[in-house]
Amino acid sequence: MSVANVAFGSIEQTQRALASGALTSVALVQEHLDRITRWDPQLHAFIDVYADEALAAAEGLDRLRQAGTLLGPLHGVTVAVKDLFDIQGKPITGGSAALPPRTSTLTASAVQRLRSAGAVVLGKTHTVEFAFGGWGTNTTMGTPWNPWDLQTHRVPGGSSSGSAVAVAAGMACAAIGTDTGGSVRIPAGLCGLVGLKTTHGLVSRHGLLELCPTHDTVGPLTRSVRDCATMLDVLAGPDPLDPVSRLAPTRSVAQGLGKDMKGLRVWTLPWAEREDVDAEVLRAYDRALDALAGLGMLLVERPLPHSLEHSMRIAGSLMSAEGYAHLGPLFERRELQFDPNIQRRILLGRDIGAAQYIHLLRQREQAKAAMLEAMDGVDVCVFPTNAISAIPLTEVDELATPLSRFGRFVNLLDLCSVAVPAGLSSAGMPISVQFIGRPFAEPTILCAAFAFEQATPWGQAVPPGLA
Ligand SMILES: NC(=O)CC[C@H](N)C(=O)O
Repeated sequence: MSVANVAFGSIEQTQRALASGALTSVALVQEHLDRITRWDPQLHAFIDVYADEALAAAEGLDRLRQAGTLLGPLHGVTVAVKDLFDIQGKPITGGSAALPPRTSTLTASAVQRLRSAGAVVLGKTHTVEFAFGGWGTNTTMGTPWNPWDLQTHRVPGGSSSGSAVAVAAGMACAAIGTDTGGSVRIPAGLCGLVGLKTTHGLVSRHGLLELCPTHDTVGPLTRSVRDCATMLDVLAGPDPLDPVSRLAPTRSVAQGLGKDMKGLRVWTLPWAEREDVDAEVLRAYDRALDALAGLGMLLVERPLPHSLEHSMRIAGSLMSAEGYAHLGPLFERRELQFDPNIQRRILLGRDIGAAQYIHLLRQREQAKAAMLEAMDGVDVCVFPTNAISAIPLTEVDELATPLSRFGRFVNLLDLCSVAVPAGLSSAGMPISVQFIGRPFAEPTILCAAFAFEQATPWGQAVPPGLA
């Protein structure tokens, strides 16, 4: 493995290099730490780096490997963790500068699972304040740079902004984030990565700062679909500490990849929903559909039972209502310094009363049932991930939510979805499509996404200037 390949290696490639003895975990960790030192002052992905602990863990993992013991599929690889997860003994901010950080007294189950599978946690990554936003902006803690443009500060997408930037810039092998209305898929899409929104309850949320508990999910950001499946195999599973934890698929998703996808029925974006989608995104999307047809998949177009706009509104209100329920008392303290955009979104929840909230939940149940019925006869939906590619920070309109358009409805309808690279814009910014499936259809969407990734060149792309 060359040096650039070490930094940008997939988990799969890294495991091969570690197994052959061409690479040690200590060398891998050192390489990522060096790159964090070199690039993070500009890119601003990490809020905290655990250099000494990571090196010590890597040393131990190398020794275990030499003795013939492997903890799991992540043995010796590096991961970054969104600063929304507790890690015992570490400060946690949730992307908020309003109060001094508290020190976590427990470790989130997801982080525990990564460690048990052999992962080395490099550090915590920046997030939108309490994860309530899709641009990736944070006026009090700073906004990470999208690594695909080193000249102009472009949005990374959010809210798992730092997690995406860390992986995309070759500063970690993989990362975890949370997706309540697109927050894993949006930054994965804007930064050229694979990002998975898991079915609610599939991955434990114990030890996670919540935003909207009926919609919050945990998911990986990776360089490849196979890595994503590997991370899912590690993360998924029932957890008595998460009350909504549900049964995971019993077989390995990673081992199921590579099936022939001929005949898979793909629901494509209805014409009515193409409005306001960037022309370059649509061109890449149509090319992606051609590639799927070339793989023998069957494209079907049908109207959505409810418009994406309808889902956006319900999901947005639920996020504000549930966010206000537990964050309201904090955000009402006007003497504290919040990101004003997040404060506005949270305080919208103050005026949503119990009757309206219950009505929203009912509308959600109706929309879920209608979507499942409408999916009869199709296996997956393939839609764009983001309506636009990454724009300069100076052009952001915080009142507009183009990045939530294709994000939120998936959470509202309790589906699962994986975002996969699908092209580059004329400015060289990544474009992405998402494969959406029924609840717990992760094996199906990842198989379809894997076939697409293998048939197209986009998964290989690395930000120029960073290699
Ligand atoms: N945490 C999230 O997923 C929220 C971000 C999302 N784009 C929204 O505001 O709808």
